[in-house]
Amino acid sequence: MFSHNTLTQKRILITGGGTGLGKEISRGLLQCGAEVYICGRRESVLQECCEELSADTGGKIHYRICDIRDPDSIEAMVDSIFQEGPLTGLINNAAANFIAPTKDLSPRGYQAIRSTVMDGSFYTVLSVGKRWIKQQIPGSIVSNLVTWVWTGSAFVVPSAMAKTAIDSMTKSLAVEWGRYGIRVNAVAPGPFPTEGAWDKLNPTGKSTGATDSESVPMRRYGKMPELANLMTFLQADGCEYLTGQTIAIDGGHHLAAPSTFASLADLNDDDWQEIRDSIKASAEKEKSQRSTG
Ligand SMILES: CCCCCCC/C=C/C(=O)SCCNC(=O)CCNC(=O)[C@H](O)C(C)(C)COP(=O)(O)OP(=O)(O)OC[C@H]1O[C@@H](n2cnc3c(N)ncnc32)[C@H](O)[C@@H]1OP(=O)(O)O
Ligand SMILES: NC(=O)C1=CN([C@@H]2O[C@H](COP(=O)(O)OP(=O)(O)OC[C@H]3O[C@@H](n4cnc5c(N)ncnc54)[C@H](OP(=O)(O)O)[C@@H]3O)[C@@H](O)[C@H]2O)C=CC1
Repeated sequence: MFSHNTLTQKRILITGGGTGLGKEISRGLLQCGAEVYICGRRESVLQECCEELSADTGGKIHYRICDIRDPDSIEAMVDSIFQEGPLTGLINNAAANFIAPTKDLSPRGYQAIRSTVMDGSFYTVLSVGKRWIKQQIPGSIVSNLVTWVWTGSAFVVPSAMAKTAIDSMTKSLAVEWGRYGIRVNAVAPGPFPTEGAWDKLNPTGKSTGATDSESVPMRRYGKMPELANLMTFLQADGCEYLTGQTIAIDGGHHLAAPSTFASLADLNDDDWQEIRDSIKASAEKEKSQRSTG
């Protein structure tokens, strides 16, 4: 979809880039010529990821150990990266989540998710953005959200709340930082199975629904290169006027709500003939009772 030099000269930080979607997004950016920084809390995971992706792509990838729940840890990471040269892009991807009845959540459980998703994303944006503004450098911020920013979701309430807060940050900062040439966008993926997410959202195989590909109109999960391509587009030059947007990439999943007729896609021609005949019979009966028209 893109040439190998679409992202040459780009230097992009992907939080949580050592696993899952972050790792596959890193792969896609490296294939297009970007220099990539990833971060997380597990050095062995980050090291292995860098070794694998640099061998697979021949690209330049580095890691930093960082806990994004801690603003000082973020500041130290961003400072050390800028000492090697300014970033051109940031992808807020690190997150925490688990399914649980909301009534059973402790304050620490809520805080674990909120402080990672909402505070961690905000502090990283602040740390990178203030350097861009000071050094008069344009940049592209993209946050990895979820379609719950439009629908909400039961049983993952802290995650839905925190992602929605970052959706609001996206719109707000696009306006505030537009004059500095800083674009602020987000993507909202549907289900893209990863070990990290499925262990927390479908731990026993019983929690279908959001993690079920049959409820996606395209009848399949997302493919990693599809998401990586969208991220590449949002980090590349050429559409700088695009800002303040959250773009769904979910095969139409969140639009196929039970409150719509999405499930009628399973009916066959005979079912539709039966429906048509039934509606026609009802209309004929009404017509026969009309006193006018
Ligand atoms: C439509 C699309 C479908 C798919 C959509 C997918 C959308 C989003 C997906 C994701 O974001 S997936 C990301 C998954 N990856 C991670 O979560 C990685 C990071 N995770 C973690 O660090 C841990 O899993 C953690 C539990 C979130 C936090 O770990 P930490 O070590 O900080 O905390 P703990 O001390 O273990 O626990 C803190 C607190 O939380 C309570 N808790 C933990 N698990 C549960 C649970 N399952 N149910 C209820 N409460 C839980 C735990 O008991 C602690 O509270 P206290 O007991 O101390 O009060
Ligand atoms: N998979 C899916 O279907 C969907 C995923 N998403 C979003 O995509 C993103 C990636 O999810 P996915 O790849 O599935 O899950 P993973 O669990 O694989 O990724 C989460 C990453 O975040 C890192 N992380 C978590 N907490 C912290 C922290 N405090 N500081 C630094 N890094 C941290 C983890 O590394 P470590 O533990 O080493 O710190 C890990 O690499 C998330 O934002 C998620 O909400 C959105 C919609 C659908």
